[in-house]
Amino acid sequence: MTGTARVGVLALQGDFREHAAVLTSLGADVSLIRRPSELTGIDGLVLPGGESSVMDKLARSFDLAGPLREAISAGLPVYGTCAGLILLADRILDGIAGQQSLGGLDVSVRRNAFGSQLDSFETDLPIPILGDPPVHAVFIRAPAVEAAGPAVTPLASLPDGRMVAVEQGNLLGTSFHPEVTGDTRFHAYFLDKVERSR
Ligand SMILES: NC(=O)CC[C@H](N)C(=O)O
Repeated sequence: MTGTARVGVLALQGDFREHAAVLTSLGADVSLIRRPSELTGIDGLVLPGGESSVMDKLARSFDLAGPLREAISAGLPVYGTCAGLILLADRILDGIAGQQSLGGLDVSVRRNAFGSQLDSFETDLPIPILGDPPVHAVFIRAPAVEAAGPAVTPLASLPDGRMVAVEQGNLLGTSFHPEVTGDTRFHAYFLDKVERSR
């Protein structure tokens, strides 16, 4: 297909503006998604960081959760960061009462996985698919992937073995926030996935 890739950013809550700015800087045609009709015609979707339980409630009350699930299972490329990764997880550990996810990624994700040890931290993560240098990863009340099914490829793990970047088919998720560091490699990797699926 020709033309610029059209990438939606879920804009119910959280740091959607930062994602929109990075994607725009990489040449994508970005639109903010708040209602089901806005999903029509997009080639990819980003689920931002923020608070997953709030995004879950808003997505359900705006009748977006069903259409988002359908788009994910139809193969739309989706990249979730932090709260967005929680939304993509098939299983949430330590969710609030009644919290639902959209699902799609065959993983168990623990919310606020570093909470009792440290709330937020930064570290340099080697990520082989992105090459050198390591990615400077910013974790903010971040989740971690504690278990993953066979279709999931871990892209990065912490020294304790917990996964913090994963990929499964059309889906990509990171516990951390590449949209706040100026390192655009994760978004470029995602846009490549989007281009390949058009
Ligand atoms: N920076 C973030 O996205 C934090 C995620 C948040 N702790 C949640 O549960 O959704």
